[in-house]
Amino acid sequence: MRAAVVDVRGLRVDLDDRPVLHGVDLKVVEGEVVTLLGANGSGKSTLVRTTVGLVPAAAGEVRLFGTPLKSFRDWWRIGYVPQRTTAAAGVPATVREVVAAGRLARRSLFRPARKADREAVDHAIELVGLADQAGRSVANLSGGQQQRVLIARAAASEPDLLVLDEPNAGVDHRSQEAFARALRTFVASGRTVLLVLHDMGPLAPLVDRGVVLDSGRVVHDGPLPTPSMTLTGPPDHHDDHREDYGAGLFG
Ligand SMILES: Nc1ncnc2c1ncn2[C@@H]1O[C@H](COP(=O)(O)OP(=O)(O)OP(=O)(O)O)[C@@H](O)[C@H]1O
Repeated sequence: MRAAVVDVRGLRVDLDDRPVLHGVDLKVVEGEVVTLLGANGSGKSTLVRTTVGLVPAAAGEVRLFGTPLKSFRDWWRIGYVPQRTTAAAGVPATVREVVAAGRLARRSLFRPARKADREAVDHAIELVGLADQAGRSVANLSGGQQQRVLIARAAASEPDLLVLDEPNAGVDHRSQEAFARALRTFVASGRTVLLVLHDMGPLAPLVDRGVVLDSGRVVHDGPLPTPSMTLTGPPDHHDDHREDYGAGLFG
């Protein structure tokens, strides 16, 4: 049996004293690609943010690679790309500099970069199809290319688990295709991916399992759900994101 990389049990999270996740279970084993789906505000980002230790749990347990979150130290094993961030943030850094920053988790700050570090950075940039842009300032790239820079930064530490929150949101089709190729290479080496998606796009063939959240609860965990399963909420629950999802996966 493959080892659990992410093991979340009975997770409750409160934000602003309001329960946002109510007893969520989520298991992702080595080599799996699992996607979190669900309507806007159903708790997907909160679940990934709690899983990587950015949001405290009110109850329940999170284990990463078999270790309880509070004792977990091997953060280089996890590459996390948050939702809707920009790589530019007013800093005129080049693609290579931003990606190299992701390598710091692998080495101490004051040890000079070694050949292996430089190669890992080159490899991560190639992985996302930006080798010809490596010397450019990220501020001059498109939103989709900036998103790929952040994915390369997460990949530069050669993590065993990639956690991506809506990597394709607002990203042009070409960048989505480049990202799908990068992800295929990443999973071909037996590594694990947990990602939040609204629109499967070119990623659908890579995904092993879908977990659907509704109002902070898991309502489906298994093969990618059919449109009827994702659209069965009460009429007043129907919203744009559900339509996005159905259209992206089956349109
Ligand atoms: N910092 C916060 N403080 C208070 N409430 C929050 C905070 N962040 C999120 N929430 C609330 O928690 C609930 C879940 O939000 P979350 O962002 O996890 O959902 P989501 O499924 O990722 O949504 P989206 O698809 O819009 O990204 C929502 O009701 C949201 O309003």
